[in-house]
Amino acid sequence: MNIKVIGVGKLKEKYFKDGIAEYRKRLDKFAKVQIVEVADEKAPESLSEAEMAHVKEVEGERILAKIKDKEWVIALAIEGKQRASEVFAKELEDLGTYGHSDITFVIGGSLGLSPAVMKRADDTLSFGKLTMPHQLMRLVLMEQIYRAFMIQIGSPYHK
Ligand SMILES: C[S@@+](CC[C@H](N)C(=O)[O-])C[C@H]1O[C@@H](n2cnc3c(N)ncnc32)[C@H](O)[C@@H]1O
Repeated sequence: MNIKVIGVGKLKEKYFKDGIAEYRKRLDKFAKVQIVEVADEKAPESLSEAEMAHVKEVEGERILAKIKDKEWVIALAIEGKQRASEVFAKELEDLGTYGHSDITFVIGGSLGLSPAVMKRADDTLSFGKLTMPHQLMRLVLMEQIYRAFMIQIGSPYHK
């Protein structure tokens, strides 16, 4: 399985980088994982609705440029679909079984994902109503992908 995680902006903090590197290493046995960073659009503190939409649109175009037609896209969104880790694990397994071996997760920037990216998404994934910083979201997602593979093999990692 090929897993791509597209995020907006560069990871700055070492502790995020280290955490992601750890899960990437652990995932090596199960999937080829690629992390793709697209540039964030500078967004001053106070923006009008139209300016915010523009920022999301520009970032969205950068995200879409990194996605190939064959990829199954899962957009991370607060208002997206919540599921238990076990369900997520089964869905990932089923995707692989039924011909979707290129899975791409997309994480928005500080203002979220554009309508165009949401339209391209084949599915959504929500980690609940709490808003998480996009950098932390990347780490949490990596852990959940790793957990999904641990569930699939029946490892005691998942209790
Ligand atoms: C700081 S959040 C953006 C907040 C923005 N107001 C919104 O509603 O999307 C940055 C990105 O992290 C991801 N994210 C943050 N919290 C999330 C959650 N609870 N579930 C799923 N994705 C989340 C989403 O991809 C979001 O676009």
